[in-house]
Amino acid sequence: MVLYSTVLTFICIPILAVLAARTYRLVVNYLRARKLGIPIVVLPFSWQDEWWVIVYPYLRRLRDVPGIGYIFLFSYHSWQQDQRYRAHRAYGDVFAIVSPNKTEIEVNDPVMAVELQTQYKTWIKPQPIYEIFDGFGPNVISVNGEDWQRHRRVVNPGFREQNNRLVWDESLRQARQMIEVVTGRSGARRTMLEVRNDCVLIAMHVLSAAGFGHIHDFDGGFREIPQGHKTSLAEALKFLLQNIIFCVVFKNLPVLRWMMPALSRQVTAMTNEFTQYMKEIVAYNRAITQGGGNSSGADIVSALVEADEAAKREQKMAVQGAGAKPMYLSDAELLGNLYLFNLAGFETTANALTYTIPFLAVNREIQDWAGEEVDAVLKGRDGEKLVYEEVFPLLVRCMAVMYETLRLWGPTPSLERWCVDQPHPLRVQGQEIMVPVETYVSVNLYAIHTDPRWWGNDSLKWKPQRWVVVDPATGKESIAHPPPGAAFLPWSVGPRVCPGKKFSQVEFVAVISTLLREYRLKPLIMEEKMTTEKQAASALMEVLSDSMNVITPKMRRPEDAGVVFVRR
Ligand code: HEM
Repeated sequence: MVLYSTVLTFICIPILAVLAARTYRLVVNYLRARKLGIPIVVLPFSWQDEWWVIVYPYLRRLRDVPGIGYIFLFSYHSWQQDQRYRAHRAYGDVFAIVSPNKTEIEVNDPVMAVELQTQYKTWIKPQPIYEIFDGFGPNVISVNGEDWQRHRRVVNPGFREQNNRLVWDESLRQARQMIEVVTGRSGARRTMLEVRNDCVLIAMHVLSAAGFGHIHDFDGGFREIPQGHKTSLAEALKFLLQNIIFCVVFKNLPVLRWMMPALSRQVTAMTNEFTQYMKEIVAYNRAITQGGGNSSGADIVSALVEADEAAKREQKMAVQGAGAKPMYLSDAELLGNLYLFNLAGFETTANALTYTIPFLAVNREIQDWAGEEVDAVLKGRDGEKLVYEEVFPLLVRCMAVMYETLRLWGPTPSLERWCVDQPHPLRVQGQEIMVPVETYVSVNLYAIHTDPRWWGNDSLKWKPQRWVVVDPATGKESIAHPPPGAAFLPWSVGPRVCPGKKFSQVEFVAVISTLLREYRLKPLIMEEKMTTEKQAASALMEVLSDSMNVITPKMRRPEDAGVVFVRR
């Protein structure tokens, strides 16, 4: 009896206390949200609960249960990916999601979306969300205010036209090698799992050359393990990205380390490997810069290390008052930025390529449409000597293909901001609401990019032609502006626009044009599951739609469909 009541005391009382605290917070948040005067969705838990993020994948199916399904739907951090503009049809262009955690205001308004991104001093990046990028140190994507200006000043010199030339040359080389390997070895048949791995490898190798000054061949290269390491950089990076959420929760909830000891050990081992790789790259570039030399010059890291050393010299020479803030990046910040470049620099473009391949395979007419331009531009040019400045600007249709994939499957379903000093007004579709401090304002990019009010009734259709306009006088094609009233923000806008925007465009266009020059794609008939090309095309589209989001969209069953490379 005594034992029973002791157990009851030690287990039930803490549970009841937590439940009471959560209920209290939920009520307080709800009463505050009511003052906003907008529709409210109430949830007992949300993606801000770290334990829920781990449990959620197992309960995902409950989203379809009538009556309570909405709780499971909106408690997932990238519900925007599944819902697109539909949730806003039900709740309006602005509505609040209230839980025991921070309140979120969801926005589907192109004008407000641009304003939230450009007014970067008022609407800043919320630290609790951006800390996911901070695993190796603060960096340009996660910091705000003067710190951000300091980071961006050092980072910007890396993204010059000189660097884009490097991206172009390496992307062409990697794409040629990939096609050679794929068509030679595997009978030109690739499941979407293999397609994703191929795209990741291309993007990693391009980043390695243009970002870090290390050139590898497609076959082997980045997957090799150099002396002094136990894992290849590719493996370490892949592991850290796949488990990024655990890197954060192990830090914030140490008890989980104890509950998952094997995973926790692996996270530590991979973190150490990656840190060692990055330190080696910085040391190499620093040795050259400090020795008075100029490292290879065009790659991002050598430009970044050079800019950082220059900032240090400038600071030494300037007459400094006591307590002057540094103008350069600390070693931890440098490492943090290198991690970010790895993350932002290959995952995003690899994803754009991966999601484009199935769309091309099921739309032969679009392959021919883009291929017609590739033929006209590359005719008579040696594939090994395509000059970036001459060729890239002419491949407008390939760029349109990228825009269209990013409109539907961009890396980030939403962009979050908040204000911290005082409440700020937000004007959405004629309605003004006063946003309290530390309330997330979430720009729903997937809604803004697909709402039929701006994009037409075929807004959910992949249709790259929508991005091309023809000059009636010259017949020259160029990239169209978004339709009236719409906004297209996959790279964000304003001072904090993605600095790698052109990098990713150049890489994407180089890879797709290389592919279309000699090949066409077809849906793969997997004999054990299907018999016709029509079924294979449906399987591809189903696999693509059944995606979740881990940093970027990921197909949940990529091995269930595929493509075939057919020589023209
Ligand atoms: C398809 C390709 C890409 C897309 C769609 C994309 C998208 C974005 C978006 C939406 C942001 C803003 C994030 C936010 O405000 O939270 C961003 C920021 C950033 N991206 Fe990209 N990105 C791409 C490729 C790249 C590449 C290739 C690099 C580097 C090699 C890169 C480096 C960065 C950096 C450093 C930032 C932080 C900028 C700042 O906060 O000042 N991105 N990107």
